[in-house]
Amino acid sequence: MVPGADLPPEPAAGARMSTTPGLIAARKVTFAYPGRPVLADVSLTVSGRNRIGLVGENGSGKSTLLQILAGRLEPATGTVRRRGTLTMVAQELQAVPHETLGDLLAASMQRSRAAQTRMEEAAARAAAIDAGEVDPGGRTRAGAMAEVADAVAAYENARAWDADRELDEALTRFGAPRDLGRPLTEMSVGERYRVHLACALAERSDVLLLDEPTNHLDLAAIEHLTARLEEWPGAVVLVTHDRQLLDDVVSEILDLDSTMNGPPARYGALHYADYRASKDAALARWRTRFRTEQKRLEELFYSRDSSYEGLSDEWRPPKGSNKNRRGTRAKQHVTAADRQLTRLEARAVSVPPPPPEVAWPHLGGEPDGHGNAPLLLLPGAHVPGRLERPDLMISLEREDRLLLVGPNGRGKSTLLGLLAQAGTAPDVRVGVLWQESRLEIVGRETGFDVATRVVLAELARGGVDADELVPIAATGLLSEEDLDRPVVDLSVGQRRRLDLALVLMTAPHVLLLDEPTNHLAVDLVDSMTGWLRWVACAVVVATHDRLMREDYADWPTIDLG
Ligand SMILES: Nc1ncnc2c1ncn2[C@@H]1O[C@H](COP(=O)(O)OP(=O)(O)OP(=O)(O)O)[C@@H](O)[C@H]1O
Repeated sequence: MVPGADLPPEPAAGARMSTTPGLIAARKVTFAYPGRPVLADVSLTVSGRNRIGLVGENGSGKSTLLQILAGRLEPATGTVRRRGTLTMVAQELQAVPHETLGDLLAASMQRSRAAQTRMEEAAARAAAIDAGEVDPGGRTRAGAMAEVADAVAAYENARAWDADRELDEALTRFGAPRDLGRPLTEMSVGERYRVHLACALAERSDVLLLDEPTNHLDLAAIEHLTARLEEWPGAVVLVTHDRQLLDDVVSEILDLDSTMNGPPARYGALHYADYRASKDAALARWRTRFRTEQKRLEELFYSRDSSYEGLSDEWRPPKGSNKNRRGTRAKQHVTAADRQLTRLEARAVSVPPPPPEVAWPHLGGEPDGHGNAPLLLLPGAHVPGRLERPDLMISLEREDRLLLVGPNGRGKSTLLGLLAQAGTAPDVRVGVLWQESRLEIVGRETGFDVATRVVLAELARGGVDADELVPIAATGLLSEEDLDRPVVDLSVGQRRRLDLALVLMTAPHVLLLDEPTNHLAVDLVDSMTGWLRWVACAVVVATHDRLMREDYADWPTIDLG
């Protein structure tokens, strides 16, 4: 990523593009959804073997920028130039009705098949010329051989000879479905994502744009993806909450969050920890500057008010006092107060307010009259066809911790489902963050509307007293402005934050979190990881997130592998 770097000249019309390196150059890109500015003046150049991580708060515009780079969205202002081949796997994938897995795989193999056909045809033409035939296109032998060389280079570049094996291996390693006749609409979100990701790797484009690629992968699959991205011959632009993936793969980070000076910040950090430290230091500086400025403003207001007070005192001097002196003093006060005001106005815009911090709630109350009984008790797990672990005995008390790990398909979510029902008394409140949202959104309901609906249902059920509720805006997971927007307009991560806020709102005694880091911004993941250590309720986390697992390596762990 080279800010402001000059691009090589565009290839002339009709020039061959198959062997040029992938390259995207976005200049001063601005974008807004109706009533919602998202990107302002963002510039980014992707070339060669760049490994760029895009990070930023949920809703900061990462997916939007990726779509613009891919040409799926047009910027309102600014330009995007693209060369070479490009593949993008979006965060949410819609399935076309009736499209089967076979259709998708065939489409993704099209480029390598075309490269093979082109090479075979070029070779056949050259052979015909060698055999003394007249070429119908009027090619000379040298021209035909040049075409062969180009076609072979394109074939090699796309590793077309290896595409089938590559696709097969990726499908296997990602645990993707293999039934070619199966419609994509009948697959789970995770299955569909894994298929698309496997296809993207097999396509071998010059530029790979990936939006949250690890969300639906287990540990073995993440390791395969990491290895493939490390050796990827082209460029990769990655939106991810997976801090270890950032650490392993990217060498540059573009953070779309606003900074004290306005524009997004670039970090050449080689390690996630370096980025974290730089950003935390920048945020701390921002907060300190803002506090100092606020204090100065207060002082200025105070002295301005004093000036005006002095002015009004002078304005009404006692009868018979010196009129000339009275006029001079009044003028001085007006001038001083005006000067203060000008300084105030100049300073008012100098330091924008820093982003708010999440206010994680203090959970961990006891259900009434519960005594010493555990909050949850699960003596053995038996769900035919999904989970057979009669040996498991899970008993959870206040402040207990439990980590669930194991490959996809081994029943982690099923076990969480059983735990959600395993409260030892009706007034044990169990809050569950499911891997995929189970919220049913009606029309253009806002976050506040949904929160009200959830609270009323809980109160009617008698599950929680009004004074125990955590006000949804107080968590800081979503701003009041975003809580007031239709949920359907929120970004995927903002919807995930809403899911989490709704869970916290009812002050659960037990928190069950299924892949809690998925879709969240890395800043929030870091802050949540710390909070889950100290919060006083019982916590169960099922996760493939490698850094989170490292952080909780001291927790009791159930491995379903
Ligand atoms: N169709 C839409 N209509 C209105 N606003 C939208 C629409 N799609 C996205 N937005 C808003 O644009 C902003 C940027 O969304 P985008 O999905 O690009 O963010 P993001 O950084 O990728 O978020 P996340 O980390 O949550 O995936 C968000 O505030 C979102 O609410």
